[in-house]
Amino acid sequence: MTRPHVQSEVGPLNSVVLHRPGSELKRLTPRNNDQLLFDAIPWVDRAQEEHDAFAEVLRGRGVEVLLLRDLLTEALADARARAAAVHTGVDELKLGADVADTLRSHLSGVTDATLAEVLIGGMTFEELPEAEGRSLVRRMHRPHDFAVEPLPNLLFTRDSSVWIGDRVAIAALAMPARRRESAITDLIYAYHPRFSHAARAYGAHSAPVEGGDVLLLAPGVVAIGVGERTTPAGAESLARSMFADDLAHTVLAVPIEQARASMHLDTVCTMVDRDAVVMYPAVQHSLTAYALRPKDGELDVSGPAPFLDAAAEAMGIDRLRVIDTGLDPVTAEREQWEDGNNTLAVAPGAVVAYERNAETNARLEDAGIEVLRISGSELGSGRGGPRCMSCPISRAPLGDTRIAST
Ligand SMILES: NC(=[NH2+])NCCC[C@H](N)C(=O)O
Repeated sequence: MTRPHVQSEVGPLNSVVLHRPGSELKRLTPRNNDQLLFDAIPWVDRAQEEHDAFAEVLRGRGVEVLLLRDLLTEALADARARAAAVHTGVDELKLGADVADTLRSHLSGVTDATLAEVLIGGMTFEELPEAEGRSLVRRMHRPHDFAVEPLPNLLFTRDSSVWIGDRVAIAALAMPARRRESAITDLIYAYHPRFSHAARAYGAHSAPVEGGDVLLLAPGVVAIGVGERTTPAGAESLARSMFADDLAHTVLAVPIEQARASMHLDTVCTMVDRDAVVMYPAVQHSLTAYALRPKDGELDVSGPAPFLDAAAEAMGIDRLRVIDTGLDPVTAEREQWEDGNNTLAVAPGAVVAYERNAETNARLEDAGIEVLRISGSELGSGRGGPRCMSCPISRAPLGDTRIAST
């Protein structure tokens, strides 16, 4: 069992948190999928098969795969965690006092696994426990309305927390459909015995920051995308918190287009080697960055400068290489949409990628990057690739090429 510690995007991956999708995906319908941030209705059995295969590829590389549902269930063994879980699952403003009371006492009596299932998969009004008395709320809601919202985007474990050094930052998620996810990661890191000594970064700040926007370019250098999800205030407070804890010397705030296709920085750029990224060609020359550095207890802000220059300078290298995908704009746009640029490095120069992005993958291989292909036809319907679906909790330092086994 390795100690949580992550300093880079590409250091040999030791441990990662994934979420095997389950009943929460079965809640998606053509009426709610937009609000729940899915672009299609996934075939759940196939999505699970694809996810199992993803986990197997990682295990095959010696990576310890922790599943979020197991972590949550185990954390709930602590009575304080259960109390907090019931509290976060029951929205009294939505349910009214009577239904909320009934649900709270019901959830207090179920097993840890069932409680975890309700928190993840949600609960409809028709699934609520029977109760005495009359409730207007029960009568006026339709049977399939959600009393507890499901969390289909839990699949994207990248976004709700991020490890920086030996600290974990619980993200403040921007979209209403995802807000409750951070309550779940918070519970896990607070009460699961494995994380009992985990120190927090970013404390109680609540300006939105999502893990998909946070790229650990090199030890001490962190890029934060600012766009649809992470706000300027979120990037600034995370930067301050990292400087205060000595986790970074430079933070690059990178403006990204506020669009569905580029909801996080990792949808357009991920690291594939110590000094190399794969990047959506359309942004290669336009991406910029503000550089933030601590100065006499204050923030020094400079720029904007071209992202690649600012990154290379902060990383102390001559050049941050961009793998030349040389794709025509239409192919590039299609493969960006399907998360072609969203790779997960298992070691410097070895990444997991969706197989469907054939052109991007071929160019990566031409550049000497090893590509471990997984199928993502169903997993991708929530608009997220291998990086979005993984939260690394331990990577070996970059100087150390040994991959620790589990
Ligand atoms: N790190 C990422 N790119 N995550 C993708 C998240 C996708 C998810 N459906 C959302 O819209 O929030």
